[in-house]
Amino acid sequence: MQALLAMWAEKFTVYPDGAELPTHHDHCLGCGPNNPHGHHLRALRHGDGVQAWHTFDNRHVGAPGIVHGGAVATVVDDLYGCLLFLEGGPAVTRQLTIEYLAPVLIGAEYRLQADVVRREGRKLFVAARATEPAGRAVITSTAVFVKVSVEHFAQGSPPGVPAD
Ligand SMILES: CCCCCCCCCCCCCCCC(=O)SCCNC(=O)CCNC(=O)[C@H](O)C(C)(C)COP(=O)(O)OP(=O)(O)OC[C@H]1O[C@@H](n2cnc3c(N)ncnc32)[C@H](O)[C@@H]1OP(=O)(O)O
Repeated sequence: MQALLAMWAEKFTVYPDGAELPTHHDHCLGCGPNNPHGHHLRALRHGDGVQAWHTFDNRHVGAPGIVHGGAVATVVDDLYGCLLFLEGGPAVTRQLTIEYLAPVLIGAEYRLQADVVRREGRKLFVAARATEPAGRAVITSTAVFVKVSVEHFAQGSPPGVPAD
């Protein structure tokens, strides 16, 4: 576990504009490439924020043809988690709000953008949106993240890795 935490800490480095950001870890529900249930989100630095193009598939269906609201929230939360790579250290979601303005459709590509709105002590106030290619916003979001030490993550133990 300590080795995994150290590997994660190395991901907090400098990323030029346009660079692809790393995944949180291989099995992350949002971005992990080895999670068969996951969204496999890939985020890029975009100015001081992050952006991603994302298409939901039938694993994340709610009403027929429409993405489950919880799946949308997962992707937005994870995108905020990618923003943390530009902040230089870890933080966790304390509050997440989503405004579902229009159905998010299975098989349609959306552009997602997330930015830091302000920093206040340990708190990061962030905002995000997902838009259709034509530019209409289908969701908007705000969240409060609280900075934590890397040791925060030692409360959990990845599958097959004993806590130490
Ligand atoms: C595998 C191994 C390798 C490691 C690999 C790691 C992988 C890493 C993966 C990351 C993936 C990312 C994916 C997305 C991000 C998640 O999904 S994170 C997971 C979901 N979130 C959590 O589990 C967080 C659970 N909550 C907690 O642990 C604790 O509540 C927290 C957040 C650490 C805060 O604890 P605390 O410090 O005791 O809390 P508290 O003092 O009450 O509040 C902190 C501050 O927030 C303020 N606050 C609280 N609520 C609010 C609010 N709603 N609005 C405004 N301010 C508020 C408080 O007033 C306080 O302010 P200050 O007094 O500091 O000014």
